[in-house]
Amino acid sequence: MYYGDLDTLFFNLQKKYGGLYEVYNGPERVIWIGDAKLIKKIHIPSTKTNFPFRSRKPWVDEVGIKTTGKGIFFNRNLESWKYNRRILSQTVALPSFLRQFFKTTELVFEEFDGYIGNLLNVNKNEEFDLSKWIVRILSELSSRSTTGRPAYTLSSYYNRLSSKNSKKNIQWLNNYLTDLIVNRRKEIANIPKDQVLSHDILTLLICANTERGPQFNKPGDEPDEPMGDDDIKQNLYDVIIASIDSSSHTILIALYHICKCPAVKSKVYEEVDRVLGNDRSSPMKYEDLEKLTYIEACISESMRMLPTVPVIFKQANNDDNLGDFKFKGGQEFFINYHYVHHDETYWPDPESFKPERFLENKNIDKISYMPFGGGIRICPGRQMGLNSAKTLIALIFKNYTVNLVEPDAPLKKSYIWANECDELKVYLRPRNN
Ligand code: HEM
Repeated sequence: MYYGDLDTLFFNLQKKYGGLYEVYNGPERVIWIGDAKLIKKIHIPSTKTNFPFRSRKPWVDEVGIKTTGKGIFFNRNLESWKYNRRILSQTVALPSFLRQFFKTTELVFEEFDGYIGNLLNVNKNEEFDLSKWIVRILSELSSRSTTGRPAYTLSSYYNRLSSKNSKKNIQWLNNYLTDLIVNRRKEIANIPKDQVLSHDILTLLICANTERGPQFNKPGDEPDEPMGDDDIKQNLYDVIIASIDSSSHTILIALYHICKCPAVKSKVYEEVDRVLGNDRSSPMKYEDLEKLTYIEACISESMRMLPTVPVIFKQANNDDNLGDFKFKGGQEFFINYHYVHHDETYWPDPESFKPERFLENKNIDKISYMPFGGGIRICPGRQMGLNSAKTLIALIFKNYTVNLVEPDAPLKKSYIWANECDELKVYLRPRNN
């Protein structure tokens, strides 16, 4: 029995046994891969790939929500997955959506800033556990950008999804989303046609390819069909579960890496003051995001050092081979991104945190860096994830001096399906008052 951090175990086993080895999980044989060149074959960006699916059986089916043939994340019907993926990917890449998402991120930060200010005034204690705050900020952001509603109901239920009572909570979420879609369709029908609608994901998905919304085409320029309620519900569900933990722990792990290294932290302050100005009351602009190149490099390097999603399952459809290694259709593979991110062939001095790598080399080899996965199932929300991380990290350093309470301690983290930061205690002191 192993009681330590699983990601560390996976990493050490791959180091011991090399780029390709097998593990028996009871009678089930799983092949582990940490060799970037072999992973390249699994990640070919075409639906002709022999590895179109992640896991064999989506666990949500076990609690009564039929996901096969619906949405994206758990969908095992390739045609229906392609349709849903096309619409969702284009929706979350719309400039109007990304602008509204940025504004919402700023608003949620302001709310956080207000609470911290009150707490500092009342109890003068500057110590905060950011791990608790950032997950709540991302729950709020995900709820508002996905459904257009604040999270005071949704996020509290979401947070309970990981508890022992998950079956009941998933059913609650299912009913909540069903009602929300029906009501939003009615609201949209009552809004005059010349009035601009909100750019949240629910409204955009309902309106996509109707006279009220964005027009998305299939490859070959044929228009896509508008989306039905079951697919919309599963897409909302996918975005909620795929975005909150991955984004919040990416931000927390990056904050830890930045604060741990004084030289990096001073460059972050320098960039924030240069790009955003050091007047606390001046708002950040959407256009500032692309100027925050050093913060982006810090996030990229942090995801290299410790990817939030360090390993992922893939399954082969048919008999095939990887190099000399032959296998049968149905074979499960575990891809170890974390291990590839520390391969010295691609990353000299891999254990050092050096954001400059991403500034000096703009053409990072895709096969050596996969924080968002790869191939046809690569994360469709990567721009959203990066934007929220950049915005929140910039606003935190613009408004506060941030110091780790235990600067010499390792990151307190555990692995469930992703690397999660369990605690990040910092001293926060307002800057530029
Ligand atoms: C920094 C934050 C994020 C990280 C690190 C991340 C990482 C990942 C990874 C590693 C995968 C699996 C890819 C594969 O199987 O090869 C994935 C899939 C996915 N992500 Fe993200 N993600 C992030 C944010 C988001 C956001 C904001 C959304 C919202 C749209 C999102 C939606 C999804 C969906 C729907 C999938 C399933 C794609 C499919 O199966 O076709 N993710 N993500």
